[in-house]
Amino acid sequence: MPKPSLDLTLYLVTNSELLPAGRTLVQHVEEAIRGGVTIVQLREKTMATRAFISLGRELHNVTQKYGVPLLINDRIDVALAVGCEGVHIGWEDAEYADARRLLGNDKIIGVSVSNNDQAEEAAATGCDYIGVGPVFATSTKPNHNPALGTPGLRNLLEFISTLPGPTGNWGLKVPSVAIGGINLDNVQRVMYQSESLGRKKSLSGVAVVSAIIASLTPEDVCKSFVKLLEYCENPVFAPWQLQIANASDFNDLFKKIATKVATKKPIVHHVTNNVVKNFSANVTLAVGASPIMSEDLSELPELAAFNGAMVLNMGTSTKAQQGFLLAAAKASNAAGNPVVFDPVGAGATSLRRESTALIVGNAYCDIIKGNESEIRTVLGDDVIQQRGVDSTSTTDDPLEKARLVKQLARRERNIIVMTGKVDYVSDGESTFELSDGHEIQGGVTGTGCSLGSIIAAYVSIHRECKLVAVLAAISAYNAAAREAAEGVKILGPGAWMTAFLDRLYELRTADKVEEETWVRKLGERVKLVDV
Ligand SMILES: Nc1ncnc2c1ncn2[C@@H]1O[C@H](COP(=O)(O)OP(=O)(O)OP(=O)(O)O)[C@@H](O)[C@H]1O
Ligand SMILES: Cc1ncsc1CCO
Repeated sequence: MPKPSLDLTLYLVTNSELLPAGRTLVQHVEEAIRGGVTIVQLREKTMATRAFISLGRELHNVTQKYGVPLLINDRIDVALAVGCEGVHIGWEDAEYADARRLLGNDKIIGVSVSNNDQAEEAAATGCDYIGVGPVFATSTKPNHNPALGTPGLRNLLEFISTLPGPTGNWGLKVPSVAIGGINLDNVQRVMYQSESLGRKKSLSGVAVVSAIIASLTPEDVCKSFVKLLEYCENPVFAPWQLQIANASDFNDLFKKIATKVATKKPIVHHVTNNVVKNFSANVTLAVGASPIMSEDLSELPELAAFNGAMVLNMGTSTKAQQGFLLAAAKASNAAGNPVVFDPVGAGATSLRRESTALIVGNAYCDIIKGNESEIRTVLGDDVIQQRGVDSTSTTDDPLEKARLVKQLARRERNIIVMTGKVDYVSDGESTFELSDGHEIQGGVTGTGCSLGSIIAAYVSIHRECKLVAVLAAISAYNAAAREAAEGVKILGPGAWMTAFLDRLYELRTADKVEEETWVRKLGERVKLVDV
């Protein structure tokens, strides 16, 4: 019999002790498979052998019905008795060579890897897949190796990708699944942020224990995992070149996106500062999206269920609201809704530095948008002392600015927007410079904050290439700003704001605009920077 094919996308590891009262493991696993689990590992650390084999047989009947492989944790004897598809072995379990000899070449054998030494040993075995972790600290394995975090996971995958193993490119090819504390609100962060820098190696999937086993609705939870994992198939480095027929002409694409926003009317949940709420709501409405401002914990899941996007702006947030900011980001992450994080004044005070680190370190922000001081602070530049919310720009060198956004985007595996006289945008691979705006924007409060609103609206309806959506949003926003400034009789902030909202409103019909207007030239000032 050939070795069963291996799909590690959603790997369920059981733990009967975590089952909700009144549920059997077999029933629970069957529901999880119906929800999308692609492989099951039966893990029973304390069960007597006879009961273990009996449970294994019962479970195997179910997994076979769905064509899903069943592996047994550690116990080669149990796997042989059950006749299932293989085993998973840890570092205190049997040796790989013994497992292979006993099971033969047709069975799947996976090995746990927590550090570089173990990776080297696993490579020497040439095992079929590796379970890499723990990514986060978890109560299901309290005495386990230290948590890697997503940067540690990425470094380990990077190292694994270089290991030749028995086939010369084993490390590059070996399927790998991340394990340890993975749940709905961190799965996207794990998938995106673990991709190794040279894009040499990315995860094949995630292994989940308690988020599925302890749930009362395993089928629904698994369906949510599958949806989030599908979103991750849209890479951060999406090939924007494929989106446009001619790489120097973004106009038509941007017009289409502007119209799509007005047609789809995505909900943009704002957790934003008290200064800009009204302006941001009006900007959101003007482009045809639907704003809602809400700062209550109990509303987060229901608002996230609208599948729009979130603007997370810490402009006036207090120490007491720090936990709420993180919960808001996590609720969006769990629903797969894009998060635009605006670390307003990040370099101004210690509270703001702390809030920034909390959010960036514990949630996935699809886009981080800020002025130069804010972006430098997110990068970890302690020397920055921002004066309030304004940028104390430190470089005039456009290439340095471009390098800064690229560096941060590569670290966070997301899209970075740095605003100013010229805006810089990077997905870590391609970096763009946009010089569309008008200087009056610098003199009106909230023009940076409400840029976050249009970015959120655009990204939520154009997830397939977030970079293009961000470029479209900035282009539309700044073109409307410039057009408004040039169109008013006496240019002052008051007249400009009204004209600006009107110009944004015009964008709703962008795809119908035929004549030579500013709307036809939305993408004209987007320039690719070579850094
Ligand atoms: N001097 C300028 N010339 C042209 N455009 C500008 C200028 N200053 C700012 N902008 C534009 O204004 C928008 C906001 O950028 P800015 O850097 O002022 O944000 P911010 O400091 O976060 O603002 P706020 O905190 O008031 O919301 C961007 O779209 C940017 O292109
Ligand atoms: C002025 C100000 N203070 C906190 S947030 C904010 C709005 C612009 O960032």
